[in-house]
Amino acid sequence: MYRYDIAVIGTGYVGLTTGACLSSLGHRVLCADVDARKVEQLSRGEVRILEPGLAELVREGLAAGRLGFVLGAANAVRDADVVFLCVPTPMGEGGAADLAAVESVVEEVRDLLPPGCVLVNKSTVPVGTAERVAELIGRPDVSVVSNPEFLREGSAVHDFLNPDRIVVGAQSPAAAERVAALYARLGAPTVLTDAASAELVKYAANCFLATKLSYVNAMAELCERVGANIGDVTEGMGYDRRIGQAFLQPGPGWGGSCLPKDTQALLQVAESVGFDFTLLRATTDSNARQRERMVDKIAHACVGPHGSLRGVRLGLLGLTFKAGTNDLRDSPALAVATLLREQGAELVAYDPALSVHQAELTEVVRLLDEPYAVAEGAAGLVLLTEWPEFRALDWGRMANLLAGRVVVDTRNHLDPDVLSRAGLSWHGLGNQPVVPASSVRVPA
Ligand SMILES: NC(=O)c1ccc[n+]([C@@H]2O[C@H](COP(=O)([O-])OP(=O)(O)OC[C@H]3O[C@@H](n4cnc5c(N)ncnc54)[C@H](O)[C@@H]3O)[C@@H](O)[C@H]2O)c1
Ligand SMILES: O=c1ccn([C@@H]2O[C@H](COP(=O)(O)OP(=O)(O)O[C@H]3O[C@H](CO)[C@@H](O)[C@H](O)[C@H]3O)[C@@H](O)[C@H]2O)c(=O)[nH]1
Repeated sequence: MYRYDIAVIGTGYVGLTTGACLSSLGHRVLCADVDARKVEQLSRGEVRILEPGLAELVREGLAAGRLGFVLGAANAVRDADVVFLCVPTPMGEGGAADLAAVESVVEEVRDLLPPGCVLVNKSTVPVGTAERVAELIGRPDVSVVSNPEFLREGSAVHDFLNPDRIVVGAQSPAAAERVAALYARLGAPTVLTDAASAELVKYAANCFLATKLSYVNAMAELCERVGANIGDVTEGMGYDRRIGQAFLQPGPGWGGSCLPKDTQALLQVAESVGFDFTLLRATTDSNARQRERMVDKIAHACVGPHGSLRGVRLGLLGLTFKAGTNDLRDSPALAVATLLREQGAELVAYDPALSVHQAELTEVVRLLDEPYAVAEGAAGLVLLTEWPEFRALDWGRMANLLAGRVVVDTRNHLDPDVLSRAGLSWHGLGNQPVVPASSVRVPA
């Protein structure tokens, strides 16, 4: 296999994973970031994001001399055959993707790219960005390729090395094939297409996943009203291979650094061409309502239909946007906590991936360093993130510490029978509350 010299710009979830994995496949990779502290830490093999296997790959790459970190894109690209852009594309004004970081890197490296170099966009960007980047570069010898990334946080390395598919789009088929060749060893189905289609695949996939989740969350609400059980309904749906069992778990709303911004960005793309994407709008509206519905459910379970949350102490289990990550970006758990706080609840929380010193959270919750402390004196417990260790808690001990007898499980993650035996009532999603036989029935 030909060993490419690769530059990766941006060393976040996508860039660091791309750099470390490509180096593990035998390429020489130089990664750049604007964050000097991050570059220093990574150069010492210190990885601050929680991703299984990533720190090991970074250290292996550093030790083998196949992976390096430098400050600033300009210092990474001079010898590169292929340059990957992995910089943020956050939600900008009106919901559209903010391309400032992409454009600033392009400006920075435009005149430094070696002749014949391929510039690959891995960031999630709206249709037309490859064309715009090619114009900005203004060099016919440099090809621009769109190669969206589909990894999930918490399993980034696994997903990168075992992709369901590779999507590569470009005006020049030769440039697209050069990029596809980098992944040849992974043996994944590869879609070679034009740049606009490749760019749209990414949004189409994320927005479909978001729609699937909003549908499931709505179905869970319907289950509660008609007396059905969402677990059985989704299991029954999921055996249909056209639907599948994955991504059918109801929750407090979908979040994270991607689905919320990508749904908004696609709505903007649609609007810009005069297409009223009502289905996708319903998906995002339904997700906003889901967070409010969780607050109503929690209030109902903990203080009854007419009670106020003002001054009520609640213990929260989990704050990250899903289990397996320490990422808080657009976390539904944090959104629900914020709404509870706005209603005057006194919140304490435990999350295995967060440090009690996480300063950005102090306005909303007081972080404690173990789960039992969260139960102490609380009117109710609310599980917001599905960390496996919450299942293994000593629920008898939790029950003794709690002032109230209520657990609201917004992920259907806990075993209602275990809680029931501990004398706790369990309020899940898309089913009826499970109340211990001996206790007075709390309002449903
Ligand atoms: N996080 C995911 O799971 C995921 C998955 C697929 C695609 N994406 C997309 O990939 C892109 C990157 O996402 P991320 O989660 O890795 O972001 P991130 O915020 O974790 O990392 C981005 C990195 O880029 C650096 N950066 C910013 N401007 C720079 C510049 N001018 N030069 C060099 N470095 C710069 C930042 O300092 C940061 O380290 C986004 O478009 C995102 O939508 C993310
Ligand atoms: O059955 C499910 C599955 C997920 N979620 C929630 O949905 C959100 C997103 O989860 P997930 O997709 O696992 O997170 P990300 O790591 O943000 O990954 C998504 O966003 C990435 C960035 O674009 C894409 O690369 C991935 O393919 C896409 O799954 C989280 O709040 C989850 O808790 C549920 O509520 N129920």
